[in-house]
Amino acid sequence: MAEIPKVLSIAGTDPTGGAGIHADLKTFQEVGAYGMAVITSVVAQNTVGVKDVWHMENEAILKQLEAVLEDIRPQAVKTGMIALPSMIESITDRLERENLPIIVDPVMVATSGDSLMDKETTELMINRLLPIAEVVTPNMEEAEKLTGVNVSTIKEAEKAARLLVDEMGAGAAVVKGGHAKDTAIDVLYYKKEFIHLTADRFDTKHTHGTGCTFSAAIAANRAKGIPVIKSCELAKEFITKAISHPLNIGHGSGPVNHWGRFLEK
Ligand SMILES: Nc1ncnc2c1ncn2[C@@H]1O[C@H](COP(=O)(O)OP(=O)(O)O)[C@@H](O)[C@H]1O
Ligand SMILES: Cc1ncc(COP(=O)(O)O)c(N)n1
Repeated sequence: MAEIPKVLSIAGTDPTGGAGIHADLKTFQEVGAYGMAVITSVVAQNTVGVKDVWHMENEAILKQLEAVLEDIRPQAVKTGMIALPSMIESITDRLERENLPIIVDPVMVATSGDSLMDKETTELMINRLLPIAEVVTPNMEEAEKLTGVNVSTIKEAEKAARLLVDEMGAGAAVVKGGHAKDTAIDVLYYKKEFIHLTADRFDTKHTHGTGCTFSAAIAANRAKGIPVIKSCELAKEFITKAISHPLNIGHGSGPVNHWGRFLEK
């Protein structure tokens, strides 16, 4: 029997189920991989905003990670919210010992606009986590913070993506265009080539969890053994369907529909 695809998320929580670990697990399930999760921070948030955050101690994070790795080894890992420098250090130290595709979603701010990452953490993310990332998936603002390149056009997204890979050591970069005005084009740079992941742009405020869902879908596809470019293309199709069938729930920026691909428009 073929090996069951298994995928691990290392991220924060969202009790309303739209972003973070919760979005990741739903996505893993929908994409067809067995999902597992290590919690970095417990976040009291909803579709309107972040109310409070409790960070796990490094020991708690490492023991969760060890419990997974010694028992059910994933074929791919995704990281999301890692808020503190010490968390980046411990998680990277442990992951460096494994030979696994790591999809890094450099979560810095929630869709609501609230910050989810300490400033110094960005430096460490650049120095420690990026070099072991197989794919890094910043949105335009995160790409700017990571590379220093102003990102508002496709050409600028290409410049940032190239820097993330050629200079900063990631295997591939997808600079997501979800915050652009009229388009939803994500720029993938891999093995010296640019690929534009294009889709219709939907005029909706319900985009809570789009970045989490997209990177989780890439990780689940990688766990299934699908190559990098195809994994990103399939993830783009998945997130587009999840956005195009809104659930219309929540008082703010509502969650995407993780079973959207089963619904006919
Ligand atoms: N309104 C939209 N219409 C279509 N696709 C979107 C829309 N908003 C976001 N996306 C897509 O969702 C994914 C996540 O992008 P983005 O929202 O930029 O990330 P983040 O949640 O990290 O800010 C990308 O593939 C992006 O193109
Ligand atoms: C715990 C956690 N992680 C990430 C996000 C960002 O979500 P988005 O996918 O909308 O950028 C979030 N709101 N909460």
